[in-house]
Amino acid sequence: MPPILQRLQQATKMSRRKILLLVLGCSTLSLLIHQGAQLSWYPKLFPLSCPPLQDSPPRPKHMTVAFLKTHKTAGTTVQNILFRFAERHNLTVALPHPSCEHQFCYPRNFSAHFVHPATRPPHVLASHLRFDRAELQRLMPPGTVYVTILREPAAMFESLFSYYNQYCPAFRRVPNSSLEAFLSAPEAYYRAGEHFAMFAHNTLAYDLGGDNERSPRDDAAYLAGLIRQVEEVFSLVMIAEYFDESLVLLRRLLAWDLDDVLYARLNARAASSRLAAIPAALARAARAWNALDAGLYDHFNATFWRRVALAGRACVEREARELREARERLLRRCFGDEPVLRPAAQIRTKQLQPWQPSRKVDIMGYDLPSGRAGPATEACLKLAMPEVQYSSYLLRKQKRRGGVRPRPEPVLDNPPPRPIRALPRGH
Ligand SMILES: Nc1ncnc2c1ncn2[C@@H]1O[C@H](COP(=O)(O)OS(=O)(=O)O)[C@@H](OP(=O)(O)O)[C@H]1O
Repeated sequence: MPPILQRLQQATKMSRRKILLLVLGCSTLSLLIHQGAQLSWYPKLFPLSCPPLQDSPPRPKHMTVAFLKTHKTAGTTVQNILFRFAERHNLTVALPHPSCEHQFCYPRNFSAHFVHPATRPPHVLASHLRFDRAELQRLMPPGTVYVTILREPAAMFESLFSYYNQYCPAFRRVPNSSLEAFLSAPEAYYRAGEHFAMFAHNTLAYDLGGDNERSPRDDAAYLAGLIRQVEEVFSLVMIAEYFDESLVLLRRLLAWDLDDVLYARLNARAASSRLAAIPAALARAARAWNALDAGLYDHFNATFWRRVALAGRACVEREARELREARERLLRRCFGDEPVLRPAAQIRTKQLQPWQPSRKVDIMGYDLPSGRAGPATEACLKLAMPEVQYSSYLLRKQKRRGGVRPRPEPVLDNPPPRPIRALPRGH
């Protein structure tokens, strides 16, 4: 034993074993202190890039956002978040000219001419359109942040097949409205170029401005090019399956508060209108038929998780949990102790009745408890307001703001909802 340790042993009357343990403990502690920055478990558990919410850097909130609302991807819920944010901050929302209905003349390529003049120049845009980079950049102010959302293609296709069953000719030709029948021989039912064909084939690629008839099997370079174009423009591609995590990334990107991204789930089908689970073979067939969408989804799902890792996974999960808790509190405050999604027939508040695409599909919504009035009610009403009513309300409000009668817009006397899309029933 070295003399210094012998002296220590005499002075403290410690056993040789205890002294060795003490030395070992001291050297481990010293190693941790000096090497701490290089130890990989510490930063992973407590990522330095993710300070607690109240310590977020005081960056001003970003006010100009263009959200490409893709179809059947939870886009209505994101749109509602953006509409409410715009109202709270007195921002202008680009809205379609009434001749385009509640979307920017989809499925035509977007043109700035589709935007109602009373809603220009806009800060926020969030209604359905087919993406056209140059036209959007002509409309939106410089510095606009572009965001979109994708959904797993098999789940998305099942939703499209059900929702647009009466409108999309390719779906209407299928006996017994059978998704299995369609996916077992899609070419037998599908005609490229006919009206609303894009709802039956690579809808994501179409909405993003791509050519939905291209196949990555024959032309891998086309998919790579489309991905590159999306990456050049969109600062964030959200993923519907990880909706709360997506909102955490969104609010961080825009320097918004967590409260700014609280939401009620909108445009959801009833359990009776959907497949409880998509069998694996059906999911494979849906992905094979929509191979371009599958390629887009797989790429952006991977980049999404890289973004989450960069922000610090534990941090994103913590914020997502806080968001879920705050959201549950808000839903209870607005819609009663047990807030439930209900079919339109059970919703008494006209402004909250969602549009129904056909008698075969039930789209659910929330209702306000009876006897509610006051400013909190208005906030709750907006939280659950379907796209059609909210777009009409905002258009009337913004027309008034720029026009002759600048009085507050009554939110509780909207006209009855009109169909959400300009879908000719006879087709
Ligand atoms: N928060 C959240 N998380 C996950 N999924 C959600 C969320 N909000 C809505 N949804 C589901 O999104 C589907 C509706 O999508 P959209 O609103 O984009 O449809 S539309 O194109 O505007 O008609 C619809 O899917 P289906 O029910 O499968 O049809 C909704 O249930």
